[in-house]
Amino acid sequence: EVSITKFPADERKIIAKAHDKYKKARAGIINTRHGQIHTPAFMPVGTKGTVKAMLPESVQTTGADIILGNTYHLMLQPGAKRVFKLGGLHKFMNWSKPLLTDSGGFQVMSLSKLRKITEEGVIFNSHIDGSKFMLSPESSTEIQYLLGSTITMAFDECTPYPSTYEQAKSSMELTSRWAKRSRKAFYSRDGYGQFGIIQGSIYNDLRLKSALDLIELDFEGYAIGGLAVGEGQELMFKVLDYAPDLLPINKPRYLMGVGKPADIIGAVQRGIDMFDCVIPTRSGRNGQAFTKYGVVNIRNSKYKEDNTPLEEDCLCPACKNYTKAYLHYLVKVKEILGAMLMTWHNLMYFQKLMLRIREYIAQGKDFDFIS
Ligand SMILES: CNc1nc2cc3c(=O)[nH]c(N)nc3c(CCO)c2[nH]1
Ligand SMILES: [Zn+2]
Repeated sequence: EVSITKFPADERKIIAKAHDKYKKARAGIINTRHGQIHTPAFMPVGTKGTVKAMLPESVQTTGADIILGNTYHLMLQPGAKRVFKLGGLHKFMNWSKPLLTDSGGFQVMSLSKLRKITEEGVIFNSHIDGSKFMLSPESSTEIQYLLGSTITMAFDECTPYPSTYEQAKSSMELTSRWAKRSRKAFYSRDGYGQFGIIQGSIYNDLRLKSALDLIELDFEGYAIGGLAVGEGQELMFKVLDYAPDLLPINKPRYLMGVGKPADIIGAVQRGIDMFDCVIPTRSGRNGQAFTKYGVVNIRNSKYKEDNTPLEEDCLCPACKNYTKAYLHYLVKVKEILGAMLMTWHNLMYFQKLMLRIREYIAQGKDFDFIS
């Protein structure tokens, strides 16, 4: 078990079973101030303090132990100080289990039009009203403290793909300097943790240097950043064939922004413990349902009189009480209930996938099933 405490995590009793193809899959438990996280874990994305179209208690029934929030969005609205004054993000959004907040750099680069990267941090104009902001290792870490995050992410620069070796090197070195400042700014408390994020793009020597720089800072966990940024699954797996092994075996490893079920399975087989991805929620709202038969595009006219559920043995409300014909209709006419039911089913599907993976690892069974 990995306990996120202010002391280095105690020896992780990894229920890792030798798996013929990969000896790296592991299942475990992360203990935090807000409860346990069973790994391998999938974190639903709750960018603006809500998992879109879901009540927090509904997210909990899908089996999620932890959800992801975003520094960037919450600092712009409603503002970190206001959330702090109102009792913190857990209270504000009525989610009492662990919360991981991303540090904001990635969202600045993907959302704000005008921005400038300096040694100090990133200066940007809010994508909402154009007002000027600065995010730095110190301000990002303070914002995450004000939000009350269980797991705080170091402030990094997500190296774009493709990048030349030189570009990736200077970007990774900036991330290392920012990681040091993030670690110094972190208010260490029992049951809370801060994760460093390694960069280095697809260059193994840069990934190694990034890992060494961050291991020195003794974070409670480590994320592999700079992936799922357009490099494709093959190149991502090529990096994952070695990058997780550069990180401490007894600490959680989090692959940011991943992914489809097949990506998750391949990454777990390479030693990854934690995931976050908008796919189940965003694609659910867009009419895509993940099922054991493959992805169902519910808007397809072949479902307009299909009186069967998405999955006959799924326990989610969409499958228990409704048919594909009804979901087809709701999504076509853009009824809010359509987004809710599709999201609920997909989140349940992803959590069931993680549960099966954890069980297979614990029994030392081959889980190379493609969901
Ligand atoms: C969807 N793909 C993706 N790749 C990511 C890569 C990064 C990264 O390198 N750093 C940080 N801080 N966040 C990242 C995030 C946002 C969280 O999902 C990513 N998301
Ligand atoms: Zn279902």
